[in-house]
Amino acid sequence: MELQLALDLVNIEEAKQVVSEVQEHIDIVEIGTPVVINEGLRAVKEIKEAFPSLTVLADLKVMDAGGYEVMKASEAGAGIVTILGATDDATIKGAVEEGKKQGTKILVDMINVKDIEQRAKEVDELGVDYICVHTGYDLQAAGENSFEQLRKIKRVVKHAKTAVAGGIKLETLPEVISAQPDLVIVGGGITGQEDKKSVAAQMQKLVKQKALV
Ligand SMILES: O=C(CO)[C@H](O)[C@H](O)COP(=O)(O)O
Repeated sequence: MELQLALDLVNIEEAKQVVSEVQEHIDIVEIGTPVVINEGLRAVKEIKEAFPSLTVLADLKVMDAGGYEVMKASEAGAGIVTILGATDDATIKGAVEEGKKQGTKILVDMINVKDIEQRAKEVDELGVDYICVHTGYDLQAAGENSFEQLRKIKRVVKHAKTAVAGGIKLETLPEVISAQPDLVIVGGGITGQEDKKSVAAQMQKLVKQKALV
């Protein structure tokens, strides 16, 4: 099980500062969608250059032109790129094909997919690397989370790794881990804390224990 730090509400310099504080406790650093919107793929490039041993995920949430977007993010240094599960199979196939050429993994974000079990089965057959259940900020504000969705996709996904994102905090991490995802994605649960390093270290410990129920 791996831990991914999501950086959403920072500029490039702030991102570097946060990553330097917690780098030894995370496996993957996500350049979040708002950062890419504000700073472009330069953010992916600069973080990869500054922290070459970390895998950088570009949270592009691709909805079209899968192959092209994966190519550009890979050139910037991304090791993982996100594609939306709600898009059509052609976009996901294009992303997977380009990902294979570039050595870049594809994470399908299932945000706002209605029949999550059915779509997870379909996406799994397209050869993606990760399938991620995700409660976005707007639904988090309405009190929702993705724990039940994670259990649902775990029942049907045969090939891809599973991931979970959306409002995960140190207190809720044990419940998340009990559903055994391969990847846990945490943004505000680390970046919103005073002592980010300590929280990331505690999360890493729980994630690496894995078998915790
Ligand atoms: O992709 C995102 C929002 O669309 C976030 O990166 C993801 O939800 C993780 O952040 P947080 O733990 O703060 O919810």
